[in-house]
Amino acid sequence: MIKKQNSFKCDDMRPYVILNAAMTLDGKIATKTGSSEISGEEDLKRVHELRRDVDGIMVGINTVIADDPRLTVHKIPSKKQDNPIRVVVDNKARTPLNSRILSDDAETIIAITENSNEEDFKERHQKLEKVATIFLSGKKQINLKDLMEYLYIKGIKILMLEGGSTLNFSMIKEGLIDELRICIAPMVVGGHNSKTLFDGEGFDFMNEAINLDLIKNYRLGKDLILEYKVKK
Ligand SMILES: NC(=O)C1=CN([C@@H]2O[C@H](COP(=O)(O)OP(=O)(O)OC[C@H]3O[C@@H](n4cnc5c(N)ncnc54)[C@H](O)[C@@H]3O)[C@@H](O)[C@H]2O)C=CC1
Ligand SMILES: Nc1nc(O)c(N)c(N[C@@H]2O[C@H](COP(=O)(O)O)[C@@H](O)[C@H]2O)n1
Repeated sequence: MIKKQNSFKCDDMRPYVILNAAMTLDGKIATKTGSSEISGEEDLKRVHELRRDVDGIMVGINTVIADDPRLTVHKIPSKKQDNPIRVVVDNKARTPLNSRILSDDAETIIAITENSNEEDFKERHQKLEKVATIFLSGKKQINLKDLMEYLYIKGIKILMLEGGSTLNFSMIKEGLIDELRICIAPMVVGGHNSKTLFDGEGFDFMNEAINLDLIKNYRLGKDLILEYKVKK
């Protein structure tokens, strides 16, 4: 269990954020068609143990649309109260109403922007309000720092970030990731349109890179697990 450990603390009014992902040796978290079954069985068990031990779990809207994830603890024996609060970063309220993330297995928070020019934005917002907790933020893009503060006040002290590439980059660029736990599978898929661990706009120069400290590495079944802390 990690919930009670003091090392999972940060100074700001925000959760301690752990990015967890699985990638191929060539850094892809999905193929160009969106196929993303990468982790071996042992790694999936590790992921679900982590899900059980955190307070919240967050993904970007494209991940919800591509994968229709449950984001519950379902690959190890568990109870309903083991499920973390689920959070979707969804500018334009595009979360489909039949998404598995809206099941009653746990609370779901959907962060959407205050307004949008899209015709049916208001209608989608109103429908989602009936099935999820809505957090309004930002004009065109969710303000991630405000969202982190809101989640912290809601009681989410440890947040697991589960992708995808665009949200991962925004979070690390804003200095909002504390730790990375990456599963590297012995697979190569290639493709310049395949999603990588961090996409977004990227940095221009190496001296802008986010620097990491490798704190742990081990083999897990067929996979290699690397754990890093982000250098502050
Ligand atoms: N192998 C793995 O561990 C995982 C793989 N994936 C894969 O990642 C792919 C999805 O990744 P992406 O397309 O990059 O989408 P994403 O899941 O990162 O969602 C990005 C979207 O989030 C919204 N957003 C709102 N505010 C934002 C902000 N401040 N910063 C960034 N985004 C913001 C925007 O609409 C943006 O387009 C899927 O194919 C999925 O299968 C996703 C999670 C884990
Ligand atoms: N750790 C990990 N390994 C993989 O191979 C993956 N494809 C993912 N994907 C993430 O898990 C979500 C699916 O969760 P459910 O099993 O439906 O609860 C998916 O949306 C990605 O966030 N992760």
